[in-house]
Amino acid sequence: MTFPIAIIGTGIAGLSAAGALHAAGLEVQLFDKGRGSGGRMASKRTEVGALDLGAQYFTCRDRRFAEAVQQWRDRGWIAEWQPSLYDSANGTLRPSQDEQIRWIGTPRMSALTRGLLGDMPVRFSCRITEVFHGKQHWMLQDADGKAYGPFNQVVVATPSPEAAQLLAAAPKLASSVASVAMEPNWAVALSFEQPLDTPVDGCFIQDSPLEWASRNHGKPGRASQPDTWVLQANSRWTRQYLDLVKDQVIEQLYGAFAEMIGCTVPEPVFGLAHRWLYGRPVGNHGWGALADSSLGLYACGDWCLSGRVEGAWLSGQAVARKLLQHRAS
Ligand SMILES: Cc1cc2nc3c(=O)[nH]c(=O)nc-3n(C[C@H](O)[C@H](O)[C@H](O)COP(=O)(O)OP(=O)(O)OC[C@H]3O[C@@H](n4cnc5c(N)ncnc54)[C@H](O)[C@@H]3O)c2cc1C
Ligand SMILES: NC(=O)C1=CN([C@@H]2O[C@H](COP(=O)(O)OP(=O)(O)OC[C@H]3O[C@@H](n4cnc5c(N)ncnc54)[C@H](O)[C@@H]3O)[C@@H](O)[C@H]2O)CC=C1
Repeated sequence: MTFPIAIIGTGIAGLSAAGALHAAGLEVQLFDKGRGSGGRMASKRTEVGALDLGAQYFTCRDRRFAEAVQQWRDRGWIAEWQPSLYDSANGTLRPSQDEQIRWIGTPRMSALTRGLLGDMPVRFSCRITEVFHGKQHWMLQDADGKAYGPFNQVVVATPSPEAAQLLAAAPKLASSVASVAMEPNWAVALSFEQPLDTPVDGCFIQDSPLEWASRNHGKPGRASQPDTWVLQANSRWTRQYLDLVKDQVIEQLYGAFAEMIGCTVPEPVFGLAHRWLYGRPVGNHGWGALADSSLGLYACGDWCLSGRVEGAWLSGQAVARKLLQHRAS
């Protein structure tokens, strides 16, 4: 008997795996605890428009990823972002243009994952808490105690700490996954009634609680009013203020931004804070993907490779290859 393959996580890694398996003629069933796809590439709908609070853009170094990126561009899911880039160090703000090509989802980051999802079957708002072996096949259980299955194989495409828990049925695999720690990041969005008087679209920041700031309306397809900025705190500052209440996070990062940006910054008319508990993997691993193929349990995600969108997509491809090879053997 063949049953579908369960894929937990509809971030770019899970969708990359799902797309490759689906293209190979296999049936997949996706699950995500979020209300939509994207994970750390998701966009939050707010009263000032959809805001990209996670991944800001992505770059492309791998040839296979470059081919996928061209297809996504041709389908209108992504566009090149050509920001006026700056960098700020020791309180000095300087232009920092370069030749790098940077891509973003359009009109919001999650347009890409929504396009990749297509009409594959998915269950959102479904937090999987357990992957367990039924009579002969894998079953999933969600936070409400509801069971799903049977499945022939399970691909876990979540950040490593969450994946380690879900993979408890394969202790060796779970312990490799658990060895990758992930760092948190606070992200804040601020809107100003009048556009700030600065040429900056995006800024890499050092010597500050912030590591990045970007202007939403400089990005293709985004609404231009009001002038909204996304600020991201570095992991060190975030660890220190992990449990700070959101209003205070907004206030402190607003202060750091006003100090850095070099123009008058009035009080924001809108502010929002989001904490990414598992923002960025510590270190780069060259794993591609991890598996206990004999058990039928697989894991992928940015933490298997580079901690970037490209790494997550490549990891999804790698997990699909592993699974297909095992089925063929
Ligand atoms: C603030 C920030 C800024 C970033 N900026 C950039 C950038 O500019 N460029 C770049 O290349 N990368 C950037 N990154 C990294 C990039 O976002 C990630 O590498 C990439 O999106 C990871 O994709 P993924 O599919 O591996 O994981 P995720 O996107 O985290 O997807 C995992 C999915 O699993 C779901 N999930 C987790 N647990 C469960 C469960 N128990 N049950 C059901 N579903 C579950 C989650 O809801 C999520 O949708 C940034 C990350 C952050 C946090
Ligand atoms: N959790 C998080 O916050 C994460 C953030 N990530 C960021 O995602 C971005 C994507 O990384 P890549 O694809 O490698 O992109 P990239 O090549 O644009 O940037 C890589 C890094 O190089 C530096 N840099 C690049 N261009 C400039 C410039 N013009 N002036 C000054 N410094 C520059 C900067 O430190 C940046 O973080 C980077 O900004 C990462 O810091 C990646 C993963 C996780």
